[in-house]
Amino acid sequence: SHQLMCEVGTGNGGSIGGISWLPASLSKLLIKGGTVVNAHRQERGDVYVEDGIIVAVKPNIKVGDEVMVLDATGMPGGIDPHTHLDAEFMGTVAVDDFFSGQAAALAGGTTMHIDFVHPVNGSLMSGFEAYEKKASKSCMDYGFHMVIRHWDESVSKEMEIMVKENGINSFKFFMVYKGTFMVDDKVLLRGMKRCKSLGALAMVHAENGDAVFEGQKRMIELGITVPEGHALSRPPMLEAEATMRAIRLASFMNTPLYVVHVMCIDAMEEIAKARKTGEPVVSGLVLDDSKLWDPDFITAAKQDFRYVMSPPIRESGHNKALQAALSTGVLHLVGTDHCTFSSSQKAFGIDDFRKIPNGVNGIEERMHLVWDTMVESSQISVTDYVRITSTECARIFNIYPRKGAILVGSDADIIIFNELRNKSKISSFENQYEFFQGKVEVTISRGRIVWKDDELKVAPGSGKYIPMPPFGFLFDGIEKTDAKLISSFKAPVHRFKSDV
Ligand SMILES: NC(=O)NCCC(=O)O
Ligand SMILES: [Zn+2]
Repeated sequence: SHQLMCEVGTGNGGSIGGISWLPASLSKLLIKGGTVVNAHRQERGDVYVEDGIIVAVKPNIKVGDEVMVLDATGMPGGIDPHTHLDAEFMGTVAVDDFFSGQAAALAGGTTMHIDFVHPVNGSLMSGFEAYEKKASKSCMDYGFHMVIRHWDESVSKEMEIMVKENGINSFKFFMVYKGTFMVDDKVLLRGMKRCKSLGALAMVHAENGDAVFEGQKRMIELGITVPEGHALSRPPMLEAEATMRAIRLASFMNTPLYVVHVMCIDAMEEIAKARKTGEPVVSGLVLDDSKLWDPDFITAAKQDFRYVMSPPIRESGHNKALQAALSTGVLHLVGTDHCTFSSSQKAFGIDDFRKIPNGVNGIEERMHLVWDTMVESSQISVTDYVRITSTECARIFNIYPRKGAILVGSDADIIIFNELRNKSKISSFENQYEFFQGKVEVTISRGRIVWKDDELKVAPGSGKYIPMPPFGFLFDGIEKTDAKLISSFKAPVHRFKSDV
């Protein structure tokens, strides 16, 4: 059992929007008597933390009385690579903001997330500033990806500023949401080329937007306005087509590619062939579309809307295949795409599924769901669990080993995992709560105990922006393969003019 021996508090607590917190414990901290679990190995040992940084990892560390001591096994806090907090989307704004969403994350053992900044009036800088404002109430560390929605010289210039001055090393392209976010292949190619030159990772939401638009029209013409029309209008083949196209285009440009929310076997198999990076999300790993077809209207009306995200949650079988792909390393890390709407927002689509704001939850549940689905079922080891929930994300986005590891010099983002407690009332994963096998008992962020005894111990504003430098490991060797490609052209052929 894990004992909390003593605690030192600072400052005052408070409450915002029904979420209350106690002061964070800021002091020297020793986690002792347990196992230290990292992606590269687990070992018996203690972890000693000062000023938020891990200063020693070894057995039998001795400390004085002033040090807070936790008797426990620790692993790195989770990093969620894919969230949409306070996001403006489909004519409304997601209900979880940078405080409520992060509070949920900390309660679930996630200590950092990466959110998506959208440009404002075409300007990346204005978008960045708007998100700085949204994130000013943060209580957890966070980074930003940037969405590219159109192409011109100023976007190209601002991408450079984002990378060199604003700590962004990834740009996302939506291949769907025709009329709002969607970009065509021309923009995608130019964006990929620019990403490559800046050492930034190109990311795609891969669905064929023109075909989805047609699929939606077809449903409406058939009189299918109900939520299952959402899934029927955008089948796996459209996700697979866009995934394949993005992969081929990235290979043509010889630049890395990260495919967000891989939801079906067909798309996963494209990634398997191509050795690009694939991110499943907990909804796709754990759920299936059965709720979308519930014959009971009340259940349907309540549940369906909650299950509406894009790409859609697929029929049973896809989830198991995605789990298998994760366990064999075909897919690499798990996100959530946390993008939550209230029941009344979801009800915008009561007469037309196209108006249901797309998105599901997961930021609080991710660590537990992955534990239960992958570790408890013996599909992966505990070290693999750390890799796919934390370390791989830190490596891909080039903040390892500051984040994603319990190593000397790393930020002390550590969780103590035991059995689950959950308080959410609305969730896509509702039916599973009482069956969770694990629980995040204590969450430590930069050396502070921020979640313990079901209490949040952080104030808004205490979260830190984590800049992410360009040219992460996915860029290793690219110049060589570029040079090899160019030399393989055997062109231009040096011809001479023959005498006539
Ligand atoms: N996925 C989804 O349905 N909502 C969030 C926006 C996006 O990632 O496409
Ligand atoms: Zn998406």
